[in-house]
Amino acid sequence: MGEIGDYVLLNPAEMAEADRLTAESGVSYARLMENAGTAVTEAILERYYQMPVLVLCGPGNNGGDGFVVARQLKEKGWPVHLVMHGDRAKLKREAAANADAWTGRIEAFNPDLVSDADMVIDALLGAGLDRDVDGELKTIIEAVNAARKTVVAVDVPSGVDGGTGAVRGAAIEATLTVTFFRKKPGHLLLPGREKAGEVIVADIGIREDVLGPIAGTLWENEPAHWQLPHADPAGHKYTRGHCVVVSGGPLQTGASRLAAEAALRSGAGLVSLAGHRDALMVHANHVTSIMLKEAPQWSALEQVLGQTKARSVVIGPAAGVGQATIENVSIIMQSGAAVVLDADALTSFADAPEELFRFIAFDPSRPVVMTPHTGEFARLFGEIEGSKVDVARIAAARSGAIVILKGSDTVIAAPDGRAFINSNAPAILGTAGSGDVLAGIVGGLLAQGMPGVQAAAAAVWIHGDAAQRFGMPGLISEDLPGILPEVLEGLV
Ligand SMILES: NC(=O)C1=CN([C@@H]2O[C@H](COP(=O)(O)OP(=O)(O)OC[C@H]3O[C@@H](n4cnc5c(N)ncnc54)[C@H](O)[C@@H]3O)[C@@H](O)[C@H]2O)[C@@H](O)CC1
Ligand SMILES: Nc1ncnc2c1ncn2[C@@H]1O[C@H](COP(=O)(O)OP(=O)(O)O)[C@@H](O)[C@H]1O
Ligand SMILES: [K+]
Repeated sequence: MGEIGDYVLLNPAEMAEADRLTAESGVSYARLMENAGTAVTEAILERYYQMPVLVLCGPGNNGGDGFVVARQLKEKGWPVHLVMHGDRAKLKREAAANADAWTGRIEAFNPDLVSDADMVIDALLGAGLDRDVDGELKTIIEAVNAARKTVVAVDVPSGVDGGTGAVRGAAIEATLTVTFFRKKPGHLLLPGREKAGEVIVADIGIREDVLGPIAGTLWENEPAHWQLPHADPAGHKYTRGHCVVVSGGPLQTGASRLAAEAALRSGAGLVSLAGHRDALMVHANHVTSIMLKEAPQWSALEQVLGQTKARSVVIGPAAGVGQATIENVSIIMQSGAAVVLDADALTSFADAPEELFRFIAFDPSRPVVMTPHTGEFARLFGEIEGSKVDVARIAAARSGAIVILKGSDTVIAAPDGRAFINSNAPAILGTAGSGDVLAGIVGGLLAQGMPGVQAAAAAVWIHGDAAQRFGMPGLISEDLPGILPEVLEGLV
């Protein structure tokens, strides 16, 4: 397991600052570019045998890196063709110097060059992408993608915005991307993640201490960020916390049961399902260690929360959209317990999101975690401009809740601006009820007293790891709680 700082994600402006601070401390840009090119060359030599290669260089320093790679591969005896997009005479400083050091020809683009190569090095555009790709550049990118060669991208696949993961007009589909110092958000956010292929991070001599002044607040979600609660030998089920999950009606019990099972498997000392007697009768046919508490309406729920001394409450999975859920949320928010708001608990406030945000603000001392998918998110927050990280951060700040904005690139954002991008979830996790399991894991960790942001980030990672461990098609949500012990053991 690495250190937290290993997983910080730097946007292009932060990366430029890291370069600048390093240069200030005496490492020249020329040295950084040489190291960057060398890192790409080494990654290629470690993975591939010699083959005909086409290096595509763009008009900036990304192109400069490309000239370094071309020179080094040629020195190793590789057959190298090189195309430059843009005006050679306009290259600046280190990029111009590396173009001068290139002893081969600089050729005009022609699709045959792509067909004749087995590998393409994409050094067209990197962190300097500032507008949509069009014209010849777009033609080149489309020709490379259509040819389905091994493609190694320098820093980011050209056309992918390193800060947001957006594709600007067109983007290279890489087999391997070699980036420098730290990953960029665009390597993890869709659609950039799908364009990048395997991503490796190379050390090019940028000093670690430059991270201090940059003080990033965005990380890849990794176990280094959180500490799971451990069972105190002197503790007992009550010290490990009680999680109450609000049930749906008799024909909608499955979702809350999945959440309750996940909460118990995540280490909550006790878990209760609370709801109408009719619904509890259905649960009774399925659960053993989970308790059933009658709570037909908000006043009874208030009593249950008091009697159980609930330390966390999960509400939303098939809870029903409407006034009853709004009343239940209201009472839960005043109970002092940590809260997970999912699915119907979010949709119930679609017409009055400010009311929900007022409930959240009622007691800032207890964490509230909300787990919307994009549809639920839009109902509550409308359309927000920006990357998925921007959007989740704005929602967290506006609502006062920790927001888990789900998807294969789930983002976890806190009201104070800290955010994480999760990258370990396989596509098989997109199955009915898997979000209910996630809500339950968050609830189970909160019941054990884990701080809200940590519980949210850990739950998302654990959820993804469980699906990875299942590892094959056919995963259903019921499988997930049973895999949690294995995941948790791997984290101890
Ligand atoms: N800054 C540094 O110290 C280092 C930077 N390195 C490399 O430098 C790259 C960043 O270099 P630059 O800032 O020069 O940026 P780029 O090389 O990404 O490109 C900038 C140039 O591309 C043009 N451009 C931007 N979007 C375009 C579009 N859609 N269509 C056509 N042209 C477009 C810009 O006008 C500018 O001329 C990094 O990605 C990395 O590969 C490495 O050499 C390591 C050291
Ligand atoms: N393609 C995917 N890759 C990885 N994880 C996914 C993918 N699609 C969905 N998920 C995850 O599966 C879960 C689905 O939750 P949700 O949409 O609420 O479904 P449900 O309501 O059926 O439980 C979320 O945690 C989401 O991040
Ligand atoms: K590139």
